[in-house]
Amino acid sequence: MRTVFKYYKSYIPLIVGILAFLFGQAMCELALPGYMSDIINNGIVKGDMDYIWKIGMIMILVSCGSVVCSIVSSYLSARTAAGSARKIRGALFDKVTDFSAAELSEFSTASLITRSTNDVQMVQQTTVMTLRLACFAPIMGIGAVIKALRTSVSLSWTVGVALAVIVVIMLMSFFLVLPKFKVLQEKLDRINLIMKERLTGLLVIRAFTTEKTEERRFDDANEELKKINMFVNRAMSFMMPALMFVMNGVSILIIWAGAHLVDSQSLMIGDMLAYLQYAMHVIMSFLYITMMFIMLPRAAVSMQRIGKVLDVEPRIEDPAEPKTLQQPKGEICFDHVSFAYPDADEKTLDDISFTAKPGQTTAIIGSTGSGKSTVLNLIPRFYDVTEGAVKMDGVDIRDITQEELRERIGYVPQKGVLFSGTIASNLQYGKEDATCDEMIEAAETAQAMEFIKTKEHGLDEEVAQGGTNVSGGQKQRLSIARALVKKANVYLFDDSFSALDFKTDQALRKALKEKVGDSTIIIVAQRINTVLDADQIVVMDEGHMAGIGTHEELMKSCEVYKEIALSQLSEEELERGRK
Ligand SMILES: Nc1ncnc2c1ncn2[C@@H]1O[C@H](COP(=O)(O)OP(=O)(O)OP(=O)(O)O)[C@@H](O)[C@H]1O
Repeated sequence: MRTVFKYYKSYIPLIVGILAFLFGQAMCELALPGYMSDIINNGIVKGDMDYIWKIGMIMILVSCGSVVCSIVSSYLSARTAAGSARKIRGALFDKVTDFSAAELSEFSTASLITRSTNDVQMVQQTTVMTLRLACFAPIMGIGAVIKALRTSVSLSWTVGVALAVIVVIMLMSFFLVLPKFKVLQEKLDRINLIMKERLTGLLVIRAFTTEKTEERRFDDANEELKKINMFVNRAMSFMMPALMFVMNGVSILIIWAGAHLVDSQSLMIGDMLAYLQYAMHVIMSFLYITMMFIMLPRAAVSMQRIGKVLDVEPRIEDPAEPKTLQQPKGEICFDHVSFAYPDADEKTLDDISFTAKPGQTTAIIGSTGSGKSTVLNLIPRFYDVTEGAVKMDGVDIRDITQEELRERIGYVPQKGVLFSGTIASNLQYGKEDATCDEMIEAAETAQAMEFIKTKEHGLDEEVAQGGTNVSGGQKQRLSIARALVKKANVYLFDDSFSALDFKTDQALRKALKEKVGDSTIIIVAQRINTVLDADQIVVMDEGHMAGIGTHEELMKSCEVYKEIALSQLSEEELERGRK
């Protein structure tokens, strides 16, 4: 919670301003019943028109003052709430962008979206309400009590009765509804989760004709959300009429008791009406305060959910005194590296040691789940090693900043990810100021130019959200081009050629050798064809290194490699492939 409050610090001067205007508004509103009492007692009863005009004009001026104060304080409250909400949303976005894969897996994507939108919205609404009502109500309430007591002490029991009844109603709603608010936000998370899964997996759902099952899954969650919403709304809708009943009841009570006092000439009629208004102010203030007691816990739930994200300390941090790479070349060395995923019982990688040199291609091959992608993910520090060290040019990558490290790396993920925009804007993710020539060169190397040329707008062709309007192979080629635009020292290809046909795969590797041959290239692959020409091949088997060497060396010395090779190609094909 404290984490969220700090985003209000810069709004303290505005909040002081809001309090000043609210005080002005309360003073104006509290003055009005007094003037009304004067008009009745000294003007209407005595038939003094001049007096009525004079006090009437003062009342108009005081009312205008109240309106001005109310408008200014509302404007300032809205500004404070919207501004702080913008800051909180920004902080959430920045925080989540800094999350490593380990922290991302702690929260579901759907929950992170609900927290950044719905929860922030809740906090924003409550901020406005708190600034307007929670600050206004005590000033108004205390002022009205003082004025009411000054007007008539003998009627004060009526307000006492009303307040007691209101407290009972509010407490009942409080304990009934409050626990439901937390559940409400959780159900909203669930709805978002199902909705997101459904939308991203729409084609699979259709292909497996599981629309009905999915609809049922969504309906169940939707029904649960409806039930809680209905419960909360029902409790709330009972509360308002009950409170109106109390207010009307107390008005009758005051008029009834006041009439007796007026009859016995111990109270003037104007004072009775003024008292009625003060009593309404007291009750309304009390209502506002109790309403805040219901709203605040709900906002507190949202604040806690936001705070939980903001309080996460990223596991991957920059060193306090970072080293810099002098003349970086991009040599990557795995020095007895072991790694276990957070919360996993067993190691995924065990004692991995190899060096990938600049100017050479290092391929990593192995069966699915053997740990190839995990090896690759340790290089840009998506995860940190559990034992041993990964070094770049002899420096432990944990001793340099993540920015400097990632600056040197061109990474192509297993699943081609594109962002909505144009082909050019996607390539510029690699280098913000990449020129048209640089983009074309990278696209040519990635064998993407031939299909870009077929597009009506070439590099300016629109890419839909998630790259749904390009094929899997085209997406992979654009992802490769994006990495190449960067002109990095190290290129990491995580099974990035799998969607390419053999001819394109071969042409791409040849172009890579020519264009970025000086860099360190590390390729994770499933296909033996992709790794045949590599300068060294690391063979992974259930998290261990089963062998390292060239294709020829491994065919002689590594059973696991030989098995993979022969399962994909015959001996003659392997021979031919080499030539
Ligand atoms: N985020 C994660 N949390 C926990 N375990 C994981 C995570 N990612 C992968 N693993 C596990 O680590 C092991 C190695 O996974 P990895 O993705 O590195 O294999 P891979 O050789 O690249 O497989 P593939 O060729 O199918 O992509 C697998 O058993 C996998 O279940």
